Amino acid sequence: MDTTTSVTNELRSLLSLIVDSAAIAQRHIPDREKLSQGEPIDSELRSSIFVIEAACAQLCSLIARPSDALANKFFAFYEPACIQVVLTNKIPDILQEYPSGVHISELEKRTGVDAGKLGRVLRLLAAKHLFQEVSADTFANNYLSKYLLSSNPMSSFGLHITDECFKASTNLSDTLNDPALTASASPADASFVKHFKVNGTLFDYYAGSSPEQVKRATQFGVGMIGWGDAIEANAVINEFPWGSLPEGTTICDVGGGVGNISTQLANSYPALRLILQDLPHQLKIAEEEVWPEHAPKAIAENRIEFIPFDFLQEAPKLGCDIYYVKNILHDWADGDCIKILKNVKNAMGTSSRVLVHEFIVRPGYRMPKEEAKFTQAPEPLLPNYGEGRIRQYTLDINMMTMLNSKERTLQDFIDLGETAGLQFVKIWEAGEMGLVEFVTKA
Ligand SMILES: C[S@@+](CC[C@H](N)C(=O)[O-])C[C@H]1O[C@@H](n2cnc3c(N)ncnc32)[C@H](O)[C@@H]1O
Repeated sequence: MDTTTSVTNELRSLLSLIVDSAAIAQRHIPDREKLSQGEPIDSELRSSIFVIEAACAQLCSLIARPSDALANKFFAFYEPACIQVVLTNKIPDILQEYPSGVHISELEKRTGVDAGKLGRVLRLLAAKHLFQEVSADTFANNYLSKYLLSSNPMSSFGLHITDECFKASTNLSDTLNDPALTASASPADASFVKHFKVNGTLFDYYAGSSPEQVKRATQFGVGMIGWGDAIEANAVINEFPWGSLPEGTTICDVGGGVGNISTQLANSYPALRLILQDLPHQLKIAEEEVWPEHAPKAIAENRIEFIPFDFLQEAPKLGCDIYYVKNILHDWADGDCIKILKNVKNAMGTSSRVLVHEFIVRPGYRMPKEEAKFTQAPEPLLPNYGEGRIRQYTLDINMMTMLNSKERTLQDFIDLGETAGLQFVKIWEAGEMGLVEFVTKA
């Protein structure tokens, strides 16, 4: 096939994917408000969004002039730079007071930022569909920017990413090219540490007491709620068959923090018995504040136990039916992950299962359907959905930048499990993340 025919065919196929997926998205337009409230999303709609984002990006890269496409990629960093300006000055909150728009002179009065410069920042963002420019030098919120009010955890997440993560990323190339640092897996050698000249790691920095450290640690903590919403971490509540587990099934939430997921499990599935395990300071907040507010019935009915522990040093509670390990392994280098998994294995009975809940980084090449253990995008899209599911790769690079840790492929998880004495069973897809199921090796 000559190049003209193959490009024409690809273009036609992409357009038809966009048209078909847009028809699905159109049926869900009445649910649009729900999408901005963090409610679980219909899986048909989710797939159509993945396809539209992937196909539009692929279409643009197919037809744009290479120099245009490349210049846009080089300059992409100005978008987060401008977002940091508007979030720092709570511009979405101010715009919310003026539904038909506010002049930049008023924004200068309220923030102290030069009106002309702030207007240019807002104009760039409006051109990227964040805010709208309603008349001369007059701006208003739109569907997206309304989601950035300072009361929304997404605003904290935006500040975390556009502040310390963005600044740390400017050091990534230097860190990777430094022979003394390039192969290090130590969090104390991460680009973040080098950029901010921190003594220790990101988490040592957040534990510090200067006003800037406290502000950034708070943004990070609250921002994680926004991130969980962005990647639909709670899709696991509806998309794993918890409801068909026998009455009294015990679920140990290993390193479960304050119980973000286990409170939801307790509320949705009263037949389950939950055990929350984490470091003592997290469990104190869980037991005294979070569970009494978010899952009081589980406490009253004695369906939750709080057991402090150190997952690097000791096993969790013995003989639970399921050990649920969410967003733990991506914080740690392979050696520590193996220690954590071995400790879990030491607690397991013969019928116990482990569910590792993480992004599962997908390869960019297409596999024969019978070999791929997860859904691949329809052709001619990249099999990993490219831009449609780009967050798995951006988070991976973010973990590298901030902690020298990583997101992992399915094979990485299988290998870690194998070394820890666990046998891979299957992968469950849940939203953008996946659950890797293991049992103990015979
Ligand atoms: C990224 S958070 C994930 C929390 C929770 N699984 C979730 O996804 O919401 C990592 C958790 O690991 C816990 N953690 C870190 N080091 C630990 C250790 N040595 N023993 C037990 N928990 C630890 C932290 O306190 C934190 O709650």
